Amino acid sequence: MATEESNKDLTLAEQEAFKRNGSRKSKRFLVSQKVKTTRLRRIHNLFWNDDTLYNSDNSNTNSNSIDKEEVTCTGKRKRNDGKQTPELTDPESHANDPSQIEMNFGGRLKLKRIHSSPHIYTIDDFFTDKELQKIKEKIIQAEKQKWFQKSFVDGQENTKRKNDEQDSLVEEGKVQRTSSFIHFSKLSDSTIASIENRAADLLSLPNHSIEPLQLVRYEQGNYFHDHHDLGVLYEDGSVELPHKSLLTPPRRIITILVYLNDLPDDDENPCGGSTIFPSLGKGVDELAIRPKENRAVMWCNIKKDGTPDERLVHRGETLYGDAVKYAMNIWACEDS
Ligand SMILES: O=C(O)CCC(=O)C(=O)O
Ligand SMILES: [Fe+2]
Repeated sequence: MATEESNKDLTLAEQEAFKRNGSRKSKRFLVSQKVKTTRLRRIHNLFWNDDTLYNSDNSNTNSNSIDKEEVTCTGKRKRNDGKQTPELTDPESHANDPSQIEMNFGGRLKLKRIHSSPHIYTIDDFFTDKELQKIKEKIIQAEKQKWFQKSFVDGQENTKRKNDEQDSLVEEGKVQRTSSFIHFSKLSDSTIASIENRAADLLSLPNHSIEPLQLVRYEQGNYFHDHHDLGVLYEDGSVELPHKSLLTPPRRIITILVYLNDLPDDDENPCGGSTIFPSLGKGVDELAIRPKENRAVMWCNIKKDGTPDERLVHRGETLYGDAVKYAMNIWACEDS
């Protein structure tokens, strides 16, 4: 909707044109909708600075091209809880093999780049042993209390259907997602707070950028079809950037997906359950990440210009057999 506020810096002639066809409005609106990226310094450093998409001369993905703290954050920054944000230290150089770029964070976390352009990282041992233990206790409790909710999303978030109608859609594979989930309220206890803070620190963002943590659960036959964590994915492969408004959920810039259990990895008897990026490779070569307990996978959903990075479409592959897959979604969002 046009508002007095949004019109006030237009000339009279522009205001007339605006009233006639609104075209100026939609253009301005679209431009202002992009996620502002200039202040996301750590994210620049981790995901964009040496992505060949933005700099074709920079085909050498040697870790030397990753700038360090003078670009990402100058020394230790104060967080809003008074503690200091740990630094990202020098990447280790492994000649020209981009898959071998590693960085340390806060002395404990080791980021390993497993795909370049777009950059995707894995981080083993993302949770401390104590946190992992606490999360597992929460899972046991959630299972006992039947807290996991089915997440029936068929292109329109939270569309609820009658059970029999739903079942036939599931059979036809028309339901976007059949996994279930629960959320943990922000800062609800010390475990949740420390996980939120670790993710925020890693990205050099404030705690309030982290969405309430989401635990996902897949049982036999469950899947999450191709989707994008930021916006709606269209058939032509484009992704719509959602509008920024106080009435819509904050837009997800970064995904950190942490697997909470191992899944059997048997070629003879595959049980599925991998996270698959269909745009990153073709057919059997699609980039597939196998769940491993306490391994995080991290990627960025926006490009440097603040629009969705369509290369990061992904899916949770159908799970077969008796295994149950648990994972935690940690999403860092744009400031509202
Ligand atoms: O389960 C997976 O591997 C992917 C989950 C996912 O993409 C999501 O929850 O948004
Ligand atoms: Fe996702």
